[in-house]
Amino acid sequence: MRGLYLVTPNWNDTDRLLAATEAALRGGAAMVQYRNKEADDALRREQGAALLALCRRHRRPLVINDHMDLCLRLDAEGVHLGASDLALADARALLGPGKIVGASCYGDPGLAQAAQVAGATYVAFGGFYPSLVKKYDFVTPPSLLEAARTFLTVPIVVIGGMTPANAAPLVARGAGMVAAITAVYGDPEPEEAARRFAALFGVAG
Ligand SMILES: Cc1ncc(COP(=O)(O)OP(=O)(O)O)c(N)n1
Ligand SMILES: Cc1nc(C(=O)O)sc1CCOP(=O)(O)O
Ligand SMILES: [Mg+2]
Repeated sequence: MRGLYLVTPNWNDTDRLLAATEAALRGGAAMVQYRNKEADDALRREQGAALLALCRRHRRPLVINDHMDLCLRLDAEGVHLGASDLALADARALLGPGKIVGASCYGDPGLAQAAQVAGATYVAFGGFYPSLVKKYDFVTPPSLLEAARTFLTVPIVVIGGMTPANAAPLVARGAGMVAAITAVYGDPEPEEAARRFAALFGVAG
């Protein structure tokens, strides 16, 4: 668990979504999360299945945001859950030990500690930089990462307004993965955008 963690945008055009995701995988994205907060059930199934096939071709894990039912239906590699989603311990019990269960911890080390105990595979801290996708009413200081590393054994993901330039100091402070939407999908050349993130981890895409 190291490198660029690609999170999909709310795009309902599946061909466009697949083309940009494939480009980012060619650029070296290490893991993909299917997140579309606007899709209905049918579109979510269609896009989830298509992304899973794509990720399998590139031998990269696909994580499903929020929707445990879709994860189970597709037999995807795991789920990502936040504070208002299914409880982590329930997700771990449903998926078993081999699957990925990711946990949103915002800027809260206590949530990360609890997530680790509940069986999270990784913890995600957010709110570091302004995001076009999500507004938050807090700012997480980079120093949180050093503090969190003293008690966390699971990998740390950082998210929220990430660019290769502003993510670099967070990687230096212990982030194992950098999750991004806009910096990749909003770039006219997602392959090159992914490559710039991958370079932070010494990965050549
Ligand atoms: C890697 C990663 N980190 C955080 C989130 C946010 O999850 P959540 O707080 O449940 O909010 P939504 O994404 O569901 O709006 C994430 N999806 N991925
Ligand atoms: C989905 C999500 N969760 C966040 C958190 O802080 O928990 S920030 C975020 C949006 C990430 O998109 P972008 O890379 O475009 O800022
Ligand atoms: Mg969620």
